[in-house]
Amino acid sequence: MSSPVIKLEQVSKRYGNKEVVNNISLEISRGSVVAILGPNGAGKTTTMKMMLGLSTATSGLVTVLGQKPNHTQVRQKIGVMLQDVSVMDGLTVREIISMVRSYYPAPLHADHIEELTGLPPADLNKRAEKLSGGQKRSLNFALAMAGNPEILFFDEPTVGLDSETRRHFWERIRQLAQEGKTVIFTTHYLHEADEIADRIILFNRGTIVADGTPGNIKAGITIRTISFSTTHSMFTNDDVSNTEMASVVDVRAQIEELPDVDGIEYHKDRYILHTKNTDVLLRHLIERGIPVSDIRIETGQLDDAYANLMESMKEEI
Ligand SMILES: Nc1ncnc2c1ncn2[C@@H]1O[C@H](COP(=O)(O)OP(=O)(O)OP(=O)(O)O)[C@@H](O)[C@H]1O
Repeated sequence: MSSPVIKLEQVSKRYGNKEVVNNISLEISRGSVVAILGPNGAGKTTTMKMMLGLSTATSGLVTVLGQKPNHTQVRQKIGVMLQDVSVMDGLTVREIISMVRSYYPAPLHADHIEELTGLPPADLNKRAEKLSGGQKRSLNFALAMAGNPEILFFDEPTVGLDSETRRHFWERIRQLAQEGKTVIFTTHYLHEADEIADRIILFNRGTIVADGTPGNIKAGITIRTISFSTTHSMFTNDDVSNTEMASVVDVRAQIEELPDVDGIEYHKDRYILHTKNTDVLLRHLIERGIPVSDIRIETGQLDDAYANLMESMKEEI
């Protein structure tokens, strides 16, 4: 693994008596696309703000590119788009682009930034405050790119965007990832994290409750079942031995002893086993010779499972 571009060591953030980020440690490697996922109030934005040097950790250490986040050299290498879309009133889009470029030692060419806004040429001479909410976001995205940053931070970047603009946005993020940029974004949407990120860090109540590839995270929250009958029909052949009959009698005990089972239901003559890993459980069933038939493997609706998880995780007010 390449050296981390961001490192948080035992970081906590407290507002008054409330610990909103609680002793988290993590490392983000160069070129990764990381989604910080979690319900409202989980501490996602606070954590991102500490990475940006916009909020100071109450305790612990935050380093970006080996330095404090608010170091000038670090600031020149990061691009940021926060939730609150603010544009500079009174200036045209072109004037804002020119001003923001001037902050950086090696900015992107103005034409390139204009193109990144996705705005028609006529709108580039408009005052930014006259743009729509979605257009302001697109402008902010382009401005985040102005310094040709190594690391990009997006706080809930697609809120308020229509589906077409949203699609364009993620396409650009994919391109940036291919160029080797490190991208960190917060979101409430598992499907966004799943489609775009190569790593998901799941937050709840100021702590990291899961951290892994989208596949790992999804496996942890998707409801999967293997169901089957344990009919005696397969033992009505002529050559039924006493041992086989005994195994029928014992079948329930054998099922109860299976590893990787999170729950067992019995419904309409079928066993329904809940598991995180249907492949492994199926292998156990077969290897142990448990006499089952009409096996069905089902994966519950991921969205439903995630919605339930988010609901159960919501901050108690
Ligand atoms: N400046 C502040 N002063 C006091 N409390 C704050 C401040 N900023 C955030 N908080 C509290 O910290 C907690 C975490 O907030 P944060 O914005 O980090 O959550 P989040 O996961 O980004 O939520 P959301 O998805 O709603 O944006 C919340 O309870 C919030 O009310």
